Amino acid sequence: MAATIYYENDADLSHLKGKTVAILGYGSQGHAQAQNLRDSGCNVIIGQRPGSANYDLAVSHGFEPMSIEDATKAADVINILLPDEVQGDIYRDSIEPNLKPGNVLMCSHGFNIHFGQIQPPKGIDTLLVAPKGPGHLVRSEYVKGGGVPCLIALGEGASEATKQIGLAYAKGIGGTRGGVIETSFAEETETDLFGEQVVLCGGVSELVKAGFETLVEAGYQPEMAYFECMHELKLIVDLLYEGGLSYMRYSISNTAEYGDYVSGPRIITPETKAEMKRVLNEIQCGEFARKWISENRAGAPFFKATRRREREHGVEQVGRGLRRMMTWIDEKEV
Ligand SMILES: NC(=O)C1=CN([C@@H]2O[C@H](COP(=O)(O)OP(=O)(O)OC[C@H]3O[C@@H](n4cnc5c(N)ncnc54)[C@H](OP(=O)(O)O)[C@@H]3O)[C@@H](O)[C@H]2O)C=CC1
Ligand SMILES: CC(=O)[C@](C)(O)C(=O)O
Ligand SMILES: [Mg+2]
Ligand SMILES: [Mg+2]
Repeated sequence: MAATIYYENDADLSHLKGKTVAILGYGSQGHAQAQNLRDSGCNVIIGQRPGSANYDLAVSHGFEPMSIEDATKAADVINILLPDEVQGDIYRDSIEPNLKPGNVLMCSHGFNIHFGQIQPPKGIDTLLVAPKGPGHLVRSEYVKGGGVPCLIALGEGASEATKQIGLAYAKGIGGTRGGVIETSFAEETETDLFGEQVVLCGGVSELVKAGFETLVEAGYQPEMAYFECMHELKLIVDLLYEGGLSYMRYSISNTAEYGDYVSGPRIITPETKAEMKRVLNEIQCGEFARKWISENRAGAPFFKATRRREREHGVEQVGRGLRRMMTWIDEKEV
């Protein structure tokens, strides 16, 4: 069955007129969604703890950040844009006690509601509006007049009015410019976790690292390996973004296209796809969620150690120097 997709004319910003939207967490998604909503004429307040760069950023963008508690109290629509791993505790401590009947509780990833870390009380509708892209692109595409496509889902028992608020919200952040697919909390959560682990982040990172290591271990210059396996990837992905596999293959040489066909299936093999299915199963049965929640309860030792180790990978070390020479790239050293 074809997806139900909403566009600009299917959404009406007036459903947010007179309502206060609280963005809890001025991070990657929060800073983007808050500014886009405000530019779309919505009344936006920010819940952001003080003493951090994100707090200062919100102030520099003309917001007056307040506590999570106060923002929740003052709002009609509350979007929890905190890291997934802390949402459950903060919801129980600071958000739930300050919700009022008729509030709409939102999120941009269904993880905590789908896996039961957040269980809203009766009288509170839940709503998911999930951008299918990084927060910084949600802002930059909006400013350019474009928009990052979104997903929309209603929690159990949520009303048609809440759906209209969700479509207005999606329009306010630029989502209806690219299309807003109607889905469920389960489908958004499971496909987002799968996509980021197997393709977008986990899969791509391991592919780049393995390609880089293979060339360097064979004696090629690391700088060449960086250009070939990391830098040029954006150029190829841009072609995919504009015209799919066909346009990318149209644009590259016939030699590269032939190599694509004969060597690609040797890298991503039937065993790779079998492993993808095992990863999906671990997401669906909640095993991944349980591991992520317990990792954080233990202070995230594996996560922090891996982040440190990965930052020192050869592709990162050589890349920093090469990107510094490309002054047109607004380099992000984190
Ligand atoms: N990143 C992305 O592109 C996407 C994210 N999402 C979803 O959006 C939601 C937000 O993710 P994202 O924007 O990446 O989050 P970020 O990590 O970028 O930002 C989190 C914000 O929460 C604040 N915060 C972190 N820990 C605490 C805490 N213990 N108490 C109070 N405030 C805290 C941070 O403030 P401080 O600066 O003080 O640490 C920061 O402002 C998640 O559900 C995520 O899955 C969905 C689609 C894409
Ligand atoms: C950017 C995005 O869509 C991700 C990868 O799902 C995320 O940041 O969680
Ligand atoms: Mg995602
Ligand atoms: Mg995600």
